Amino acid sequence: MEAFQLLSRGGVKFDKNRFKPDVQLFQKNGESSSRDPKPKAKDANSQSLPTELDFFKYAEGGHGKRKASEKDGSPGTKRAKLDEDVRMNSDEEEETDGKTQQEDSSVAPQRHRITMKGLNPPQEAVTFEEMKERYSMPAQLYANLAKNDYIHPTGIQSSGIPALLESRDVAAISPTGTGKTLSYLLPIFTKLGSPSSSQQAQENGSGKGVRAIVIAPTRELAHQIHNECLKLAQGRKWRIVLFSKATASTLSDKSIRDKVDIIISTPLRLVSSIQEGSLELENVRHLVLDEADRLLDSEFLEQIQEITAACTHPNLQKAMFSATLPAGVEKTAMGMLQDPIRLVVGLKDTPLPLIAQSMTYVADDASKLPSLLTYLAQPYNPPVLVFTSSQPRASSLAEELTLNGIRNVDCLHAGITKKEREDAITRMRKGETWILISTEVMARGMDFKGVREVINYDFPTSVQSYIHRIGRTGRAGREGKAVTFFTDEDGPFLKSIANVILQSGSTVSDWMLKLPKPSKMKRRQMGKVKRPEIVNNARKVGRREAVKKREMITGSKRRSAKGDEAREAPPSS
Ligand SMILES: Nc1ncnc2c1ncn2[C@@H]1O[C@H](COP(=O)(O)OP(=O)(O)OP(=O)(O)O)[C@@H](O)[C@H]1O
Repeated sequence: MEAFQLLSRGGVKFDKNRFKPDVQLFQKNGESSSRDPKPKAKDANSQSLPTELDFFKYAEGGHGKRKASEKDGSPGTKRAKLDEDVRMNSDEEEETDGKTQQEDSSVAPQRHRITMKGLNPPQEAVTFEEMKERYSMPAQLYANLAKNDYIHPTGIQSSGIPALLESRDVAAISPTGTGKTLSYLLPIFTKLGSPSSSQQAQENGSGKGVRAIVIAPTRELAHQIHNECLKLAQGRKWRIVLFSKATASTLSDKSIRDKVDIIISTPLRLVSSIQEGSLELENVRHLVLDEADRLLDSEFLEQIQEITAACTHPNLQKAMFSATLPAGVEKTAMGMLQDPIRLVVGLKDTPLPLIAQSMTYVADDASKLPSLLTYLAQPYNPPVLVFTSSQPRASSLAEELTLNGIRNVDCLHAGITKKEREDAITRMRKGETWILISTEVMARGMDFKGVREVINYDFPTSVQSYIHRIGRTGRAGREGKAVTFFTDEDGPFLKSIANVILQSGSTVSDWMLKLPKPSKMKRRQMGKVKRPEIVNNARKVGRREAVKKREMITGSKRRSAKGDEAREAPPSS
């Protein structure tokens, strides 16, 4: 059966039995992904995935090369056409798999569908034990993997870790929630070997000053990566610093900063210290950009270039990781790497089929709040992450939901204090928050394992933004659900998102796919419509009236107080 028909007939189901080995990678001791008694995201039909959407078939030893609809015997032309649409839609200019594999001696590891480009690509390692043996991974580090429930490597880990351990520069693109963090942290710890304060490191010529740097676009993500580092560092005295105003000030003492092993930071913070002359990076041997496409966009590029220029060690290794890498940014990335290995897990710029995606028409902005309230009146799977397009809208929506009796609503965006942001994250991690309203700041990298549903209250600003936002669910092998509200104004951009949804195995209406493809210029306008700061206009009127009433009462009180004073005052005063 043709994949296109199969999908348009009412969706696909992620067949967990068939893909058991990969799903089990993420499940602790037989833990089921249906922990919650409430109903889960419902699959539209019980078909298994068509071949080309089947990332996990490689778990059964299949060949990694994608061929249109081999299994169901369809000609695959529409599928190929569709792939082409999606690639264009996401600024993708990837060569066909066939060409790639012939020309670049790519390897297709058996367990996952991975495309590897580059000269002499390293052999994948299917177990952590194999990595330990092949690359002399320190015993304590190896033990920490199991301690933290990292039993089997994921696809990106099987290929990415060997590439980094063989001292190659790497550009890696792997879907959200597939374990990219461990893919770059494990090689850093293995290569550094011992904390620089140790005798062993001194003997091995570790030099003075920080040896590895990981850069992330947001404070929250940097914090999360720091926590992952601490898991791997257990049992040894690594000095790992989450760079902040306070830690930067402590490190202004050279004798302290000379003993630091790893720094995790946002770009601006690091650049400030470099410019002040209070941080030297000439001993850095590992530089990682997490969410590389974000870090290489115009907002951060200059800062990244400044950091890179400061890392002057002759053996500097650079690695870039993300779930998305649009063609233009990829060119910049590749230009910064030397003799790189380029790794793509699954289809580039495509979410995992674990996320059941859908789009809901809500006519106009005013109709969104009632639609969300209707949605939340049905059983839903907390915690839910809701994305809005601006900070005031996030705050306003959180307020509205609370006023409408929805419990445990929280809000997180860059407009609140650092302490408020940290508290919101803690509440979310503890499971105290059922609905978290946020902005793009939470779209990338954040790993709340339990997020069951993502709602795009406001339309995403790009295909990449869509992929990262919905990627907050369906993590570590769990299922998730993503709903995107769209208004008439979002109409011109529907096709871009509809193609991504189709590509990853969820159902979309035929009419969406038949919409004209927006031009590149037009796509830049995606999600950037002007929206009111307050999500409930009626409340605005009510608020205005309340303020007016309050002012009238205050004025009248003031006047009567004046009258009283005049009456009480003696005639002579
Ligand atoms: N080998 C493994 N076995 C089990 N769980 C793992 C493994 N590797 C990573 N995980 C878990 O999977 C989750 C997702 O990992 P991570 O945050 O690194 O994903 P990611 O690919 O970086 O996602 P994003 O693109 O959203 O940043 C984490 O909770 C992590 O602990």
